[in-house]
Amino acid sequence: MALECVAVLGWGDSGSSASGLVFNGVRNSNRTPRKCVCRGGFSGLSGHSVIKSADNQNTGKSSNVNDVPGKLCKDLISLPKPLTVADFTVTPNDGTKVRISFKGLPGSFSEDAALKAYPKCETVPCDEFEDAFKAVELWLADKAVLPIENSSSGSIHRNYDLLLRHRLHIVGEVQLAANFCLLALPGIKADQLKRVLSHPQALASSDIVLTQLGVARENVDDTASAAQYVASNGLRDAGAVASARAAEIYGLNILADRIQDEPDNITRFLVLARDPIIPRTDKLFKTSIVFTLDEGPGVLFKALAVFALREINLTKIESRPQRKRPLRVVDDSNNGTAKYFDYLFYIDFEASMADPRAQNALGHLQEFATFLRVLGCYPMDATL
Ligand SMILES: O=C(O)C(=O)Cc1ccccc1
Repeated sequence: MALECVAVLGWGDSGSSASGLVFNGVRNSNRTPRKCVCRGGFSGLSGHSVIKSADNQNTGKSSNVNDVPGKLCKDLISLPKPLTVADFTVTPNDGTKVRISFKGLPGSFSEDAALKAYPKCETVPCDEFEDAFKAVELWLADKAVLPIENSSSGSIHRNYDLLLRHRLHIVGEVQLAANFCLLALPGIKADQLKRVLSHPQALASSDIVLTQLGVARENVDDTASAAQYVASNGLRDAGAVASARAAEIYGLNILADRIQDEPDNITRFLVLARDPIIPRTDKLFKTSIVFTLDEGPGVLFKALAVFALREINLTKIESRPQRKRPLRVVDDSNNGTAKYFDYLFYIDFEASMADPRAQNALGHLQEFATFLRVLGCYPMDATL
């Protein structure tokens, strides 16, 4: 099935021009949307997902003049209808028909985040973060929802690295207050548990309750995998820290609710898509960028000043070593040769790219940054 490029307004993702707009998008040339069959399955702890893609077969009953030789086809109702403006309207905000990939099994907090952003979406469970990126790139999903930072354990570095390696755009963010529950098989009491399984972050965030119980902790890929493992293996001595939704899906009982040490354990997720969204100024937007700088005193200070000078608030700064160029050799004739780590800087700031202040700040940064890419400009999530 051929795909052709058409105009959809957005930025170039090369970051070569902070204010330069490019046209980029994809439309299906024969009007038949490519059909993807996405099935979420799982087995054991690893949570295997099955994502299958198949070209759409035209299964609808179609008129065919060859069926009735020599006669005109009278079955006009089944003829394809011309496209109208209604065919081009954007998907409703509740996410009807939108497919969202995420890492984990059904019932995981990442799936909760996807459902918070798009309540009626179809979720596409994936084994790994990278699979969730690829599912969007391969048109098996429309968007991916991935955790990027947590209020108690900090940044999820893997996803910062994947954001750079892949070419998806950040089109939204979701803040989720995770409510950790202690789950076990029906009929099992908390004092019968010898071990508790969960995602490392959920176990660390529930330290007080788990210490009181005196149980061993076992890390698994995601909270829902823990619930699924306890349930499918009929483990009577093991519990899981997971969501109330996971309890329902896997048929477990909730022994204790809200077992997190901090009452508010917030995880911030990013929504990624193949195309950027058009930035606006009528509501609060955030912009995420990544850049590199030359070595030298005060270079980071200078980079941050481009925002401070324009009264643009920064909400996040993260640095990651450049994997492909980990060490920079600086030859100083007086002091010999020094080797430094080379860093990528990720910054989120509170301004829309439609705001001239943001355009000027990035134009300014581009004058001395050795690399600059806009990862996305998206509405801020102010809800919890
Ligand atoms: O394991 C899950 O359910 C996830 O989605 C990852 C996670 C774990 C704990 C808090 C938020 C997200």
